Amino acid sequence: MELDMVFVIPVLATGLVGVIVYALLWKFWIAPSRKEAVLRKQGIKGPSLGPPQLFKGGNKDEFDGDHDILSHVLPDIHSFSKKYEMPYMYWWGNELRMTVTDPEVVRWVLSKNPQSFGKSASIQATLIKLLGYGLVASNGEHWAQHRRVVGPAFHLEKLKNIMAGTMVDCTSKVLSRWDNDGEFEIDVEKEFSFLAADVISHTAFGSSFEKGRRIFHLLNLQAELLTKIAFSPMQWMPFGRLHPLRENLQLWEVQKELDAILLGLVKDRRKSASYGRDLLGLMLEQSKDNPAFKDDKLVGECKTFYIAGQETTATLLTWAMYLLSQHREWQDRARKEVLEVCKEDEINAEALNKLKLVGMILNETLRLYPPIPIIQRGTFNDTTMGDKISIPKGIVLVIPILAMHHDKEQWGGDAHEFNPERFARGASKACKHPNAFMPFSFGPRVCIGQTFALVEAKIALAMILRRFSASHSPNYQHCPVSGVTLKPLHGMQLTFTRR
Ligand code: HEM
Repeated sequence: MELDMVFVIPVLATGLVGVIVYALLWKFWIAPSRKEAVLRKQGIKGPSLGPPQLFKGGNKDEFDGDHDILSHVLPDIHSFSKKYEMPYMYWWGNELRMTVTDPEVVRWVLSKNPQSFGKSASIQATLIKLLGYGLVASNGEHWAQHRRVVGPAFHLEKLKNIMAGTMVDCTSKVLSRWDNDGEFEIDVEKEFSFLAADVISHTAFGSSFEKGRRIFHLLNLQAELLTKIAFSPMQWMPFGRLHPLRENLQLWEVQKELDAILLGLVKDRRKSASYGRDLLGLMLEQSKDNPAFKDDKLVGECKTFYIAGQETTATLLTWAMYLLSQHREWQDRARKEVLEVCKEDEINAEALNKLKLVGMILNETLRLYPPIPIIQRGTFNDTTMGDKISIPKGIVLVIPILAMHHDKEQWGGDAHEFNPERFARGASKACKHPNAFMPFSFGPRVCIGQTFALVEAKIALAMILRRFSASHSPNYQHCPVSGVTLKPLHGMQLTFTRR
């Protein structure tokens, strides 16, 4: 018996090691290489996974940058699209990615075949940490349920009738701080960041907006701590995220306070006679007959409004003012329109509809400087686009909105120039393919806050143009960079004069 064990244990141990080696090989080499082979057989070119790539972490380090906006903001897309024809593939660590910019392919992914695509596991992991498993992070039926509850709060008429007044008040407050004589300089990026946070605090939480401001502060802290933790070596240790590191302890404190404030707001509102006409009230109304939509889900969606809506809208306004300060003729034309349409500073739903030039300027800003320059979709099953491309399950599709918006094929020779005139006949007629302009994405997962952002931006621009002229400041350094949104690295200093 003892003799048997002497033989059996080494045999079992060798077998076990063999199984582990094979499982690792399968996960990191055989299965990924098979996916690569499917694309390569169809003539899609790109670097191979090969052992050196595998150990280097894919093609991450090969990205270079020059100084035009695409090469600067999305250096990977820029350098790879020079080397390989679209669509091309590359490795991100062990994840095989394919970049697509053909609007027809993008339409197929986002709106014709959306059930095969959704938020990939790697993106989901980050989104869940920030926002919980809500509208932005989820897929399938879970996502559909959240969309049904949150969507109606953003209907156009509600926004224009209920929220436009609040947006005007918030903008007045910011502009009263600009009331200087002569020429003065302002970093508009900071001002618009404050404005967008104030607008969301008021429109999401109505009378509780002071608490809304605290929520905003805590969400910023949460994002900072999560970034620090992501770069800490502890991240790679077993159970590293549970370790009582200083940052982890701070994060738990912040999250505890955040959830307590939000949960308190939701519970108080449930008890009150009327839910109220702010976003929280409209969501409570919409979810009252839906027992699955508990308080913690509403808490998650309240966070979503801040994170998805604040920086994006602030960024749109920042780049719009930058472009108007560079193109004074457009600034003058837009001001003339505002003065004709909004007599005595009165901005209401009817006036907003008439601000056509301001709308064209905002569209051209969203084209040249899309606040979200890139989106991604994970592939949930093996799928084939027409008879063109077979896409194996597990591949991540990268859709660089910025590259599509600067594509000369779609926009003509002046693709890199500011020309709002191209939007005179509407966004779908501004370029060759109606879907090549997609700052808010499209299809079932189109941005829920699109109208909210445009109403807010129109109101702010109209009020600024009525009161001030903006011009270039020598202190501004043009350096757009892509973080969560496409932002100016050193702020946006502009020179203003009161009119
Ligand atoms: C100029 C401003 C904005 C831009 C350019 C923008 C852009 C986008 C884009 C490109 C997406 C699609 C993301 C993806 O599919 O991966 C998106 C989704 C979303 N946006 Fe916005 N957004 C803006 C403002 C807002 C505002 C103000 C809110 C809310 C207050 C908001 C809430 C959302 C939500 C909840 C989603 C997820 C929708 C879903 O998955 O069903 N956004 N946005």
